Amino acid sequence: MCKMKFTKMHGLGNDFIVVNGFKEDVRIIFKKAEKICDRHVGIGADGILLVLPSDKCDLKMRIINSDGSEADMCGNGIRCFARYAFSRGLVNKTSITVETLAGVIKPEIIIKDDRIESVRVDMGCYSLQKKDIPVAGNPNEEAVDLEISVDDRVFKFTGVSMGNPHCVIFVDDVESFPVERFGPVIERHPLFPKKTNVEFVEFKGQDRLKMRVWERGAGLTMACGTGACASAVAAYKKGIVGPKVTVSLPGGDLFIEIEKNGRVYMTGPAVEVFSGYIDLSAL
Ligand SMILES: N[C@@H](CCC[C@H](N)C(=O)O)C(=O)O
Repeated sequence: MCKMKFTKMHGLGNDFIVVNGFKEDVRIIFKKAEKICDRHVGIGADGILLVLPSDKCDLKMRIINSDGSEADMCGNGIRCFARYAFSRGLVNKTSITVETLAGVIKPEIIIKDDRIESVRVDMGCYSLQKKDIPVAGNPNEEAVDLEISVDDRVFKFTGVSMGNPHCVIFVDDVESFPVERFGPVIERHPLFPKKTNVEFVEFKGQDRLKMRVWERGAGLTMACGTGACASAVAAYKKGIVGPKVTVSLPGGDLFIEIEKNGRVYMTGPAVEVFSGYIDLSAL
């Protein structure tokens, strides 16, 4: 028997298994991630968040997608991570620094009437440079308003790095758009050497976007925090929205702020659902 303690959390329905890496064996989790995330034979989740010690920050977060691949950053995940760390006493302050593969990310827990209301995250700066995303082609060009051919269709997209890769495509009606048909093909398109998350976005007004997402390594999810930031950045660059944007996702709303220097802030909820033990030797 190989028992592992976990906590199930979500941010707008984008759900995670949070594991305390101070206590659990991280190597087995990497090996069995796909099965742990499986909704039939495992706990079920879009990904796993590992809470780890860091030499340069308060804590370190590693993110494993439900297909077992490792991601550089996770917007909904970092809010859950911050809530978990604060409520378990792993940090004793509301503003924390977290080491990720995408650099240092700074979540701030917002407390109202003695309860955690939301988490506001300094997500660092976006990049539109092909080399940072990455997008194939001249590494020093911006990936703005490019074309991508998929089957018989040609879409205009903007590539954005929020530490992880995003391909943002504006559509007229996101509700009826076949995300499951085009998402997986674009995720693995040769234009994206490290694959990509794909956001389909509808303009709803100068401060509002509606978005559905196909995530790299996880497929259709109810929300994507870095994807919401990337969509707001792409729309801001197009000049169709201002620097403060509410992004509506199937799981709810995220509030995004973009500073002139390229720094992006994201605010939204983080919810703890339950904790339990899983026998990893059974997987
Ligand atoms: N759902 C996350 C993003 C998780 C990682 C992503 N699938 C990737 O591989 O980059 C978010 O809320 O940002």
